[in-house]
Amino acid sequence: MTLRIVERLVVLPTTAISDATGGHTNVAASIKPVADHFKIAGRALTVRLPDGENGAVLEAISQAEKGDILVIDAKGNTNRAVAGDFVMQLAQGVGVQGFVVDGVIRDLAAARAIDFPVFALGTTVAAGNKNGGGTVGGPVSVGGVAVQNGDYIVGDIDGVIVIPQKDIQQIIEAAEAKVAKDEAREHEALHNGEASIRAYLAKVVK
Ligand SMILES: O=C([O-])CC(=O)C(=O)O
Repeated sequence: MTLRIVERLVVLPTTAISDATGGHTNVAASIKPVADHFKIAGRALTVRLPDGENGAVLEAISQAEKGDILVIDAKGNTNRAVAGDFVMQLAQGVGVQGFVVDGVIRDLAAARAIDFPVFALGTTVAAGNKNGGGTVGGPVSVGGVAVQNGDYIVGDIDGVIVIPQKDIQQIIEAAEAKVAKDEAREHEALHNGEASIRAYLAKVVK
């Protein structure tokens, strides 16, 4: 079931999903992919970190199921990295699909080199502190959006969206319908160069 949902989600443009959700659960645009081609679709494994700490990220990696996306609430801290290349390789090695971070990472070049999809506020040179604390699997907030463990996450160059578990079927169907509608509109307006563009504009411009 989850696999089928993820297969349908991953081929949908995030823009169509946003149209389907009404945009209410779009993560703030300041959380961006660290490489343009990064695309994620899967279930959230939530992590909440005390300010400047990152120990709970390892706890989450140890609990993750294949395909999980770690959604890491670092409360927007930009001074301490929640992960660097070592932690990212641990995550990738056990099948974690990517990270969405309300905070920063370090070793950006390595994240790109290992092709591990990270969406974050940016980078820093400083490691996270290792004093412990934090929670895995509880409610978090990233980019102004509440996320429950197990919610669906999609992300690409246009942004990141949270889809509550209970809404997933309905949102996928609405987004698929929007894609079909967009394709029909594009065909109608663009299939015959200027002639079809003018015919389309004449129809929609009052
Ligand atoms: O250990 C850390 O906190 C971050 C780090 O440098 C790495 O993952 O390579």
